[in-house]
Amino acid sequence: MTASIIDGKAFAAALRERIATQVASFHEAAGRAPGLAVVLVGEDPASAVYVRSKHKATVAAGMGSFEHKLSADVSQDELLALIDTLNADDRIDGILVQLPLPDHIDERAVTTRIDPDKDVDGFHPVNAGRLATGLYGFVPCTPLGCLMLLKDQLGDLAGLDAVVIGRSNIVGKPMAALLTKESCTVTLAHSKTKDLSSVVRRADIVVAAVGRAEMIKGDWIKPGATVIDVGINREAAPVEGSNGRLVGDVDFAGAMQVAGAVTPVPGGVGPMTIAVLLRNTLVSAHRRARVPYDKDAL
Ligand SMILES: Nc1nc2c(c(=O)[nH]1)N[C@@H](CN(C=O)c1ccc(C(=O)N[C@@H](CCC(=O)O)C(=O)O)cc1)CN2
Ligand SMILES: [Mg+2]
Repeated sequence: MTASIIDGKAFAAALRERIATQVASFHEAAGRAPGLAVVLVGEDPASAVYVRSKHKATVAAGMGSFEHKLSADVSQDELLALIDTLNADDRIDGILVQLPLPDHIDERAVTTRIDPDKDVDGFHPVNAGRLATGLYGFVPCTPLGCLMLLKDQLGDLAGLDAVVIGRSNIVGKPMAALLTKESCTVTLAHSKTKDLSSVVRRADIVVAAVGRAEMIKGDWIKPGATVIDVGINREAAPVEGSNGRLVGDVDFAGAMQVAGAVTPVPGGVGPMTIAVLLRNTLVSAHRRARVPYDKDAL
């Protein structure tokens, strides 16, 4: 048996096109474009690439992009002051601070400073609480992207057995909350979980978000299961100066022998993160300007 490959890159491109159409309608109705502010602290090369991709995607969708690049030694107070300014700026519907931050900055202090109603990353505890209690709020982009791929693949998820491996605030916990909301039977597994292979083996849906290259083996997977691989791990470069191969948290070749469908790395979950960020920003703009929107298109 060979699994089908879930093409997250194509799905994300189609979502970005629908968003661009709706951005144009919003612009006409509200007399302004939705605005996204992205703050980058320091020179982490991967973060710089992601921020550049966000800028390009934002502009391509017809939205305003407000980039703020701060040096690695900026003080926490200066960063918080910038967030205060962005919170008060009416042109801006979404604010995100690219993670990770340098060690001298407290990530929690930064994410809690963002106005929850502009928190398009969905990292503010108010939005985490809204998700946990079934209220309307922003959902973190990566898990929401995973859910979109799952629904596209499987339709109704009710009653399915799902395991999420990894309990981060950014992916694992919100993913478990989203799947619970879809009436899945959810197990949130982590580094202390006993007999992880048996836990994975009974799942119809496997979401791997542990950050350990190829940790989830093909023979752990239930035949026909849908496997969503959130991991982006770069292997050591074969030659100095070159780039190592990107691999997920799942042994892709092994999973392809057993699963029903698998997301690849790259080209699976990753591209969904930025498409969903645009979606959240557009939704925020509609809510802030009190312009109704077509939920089904997003
Ligand atoms: N404030 C935030 N910080 C970070 C987030 C986030 O959602 N908000 N997520 C990640 C980084 N990230 C976006 O910020 C991101 C990661 C990966 C991709 C992506 O498209 N990956 C490609 C492969 C890219 C490569 O070659 O390295 C893929 O998987 O196909 C997009 C966005 C951490 N920080
Ligand atoms: Mg830190």
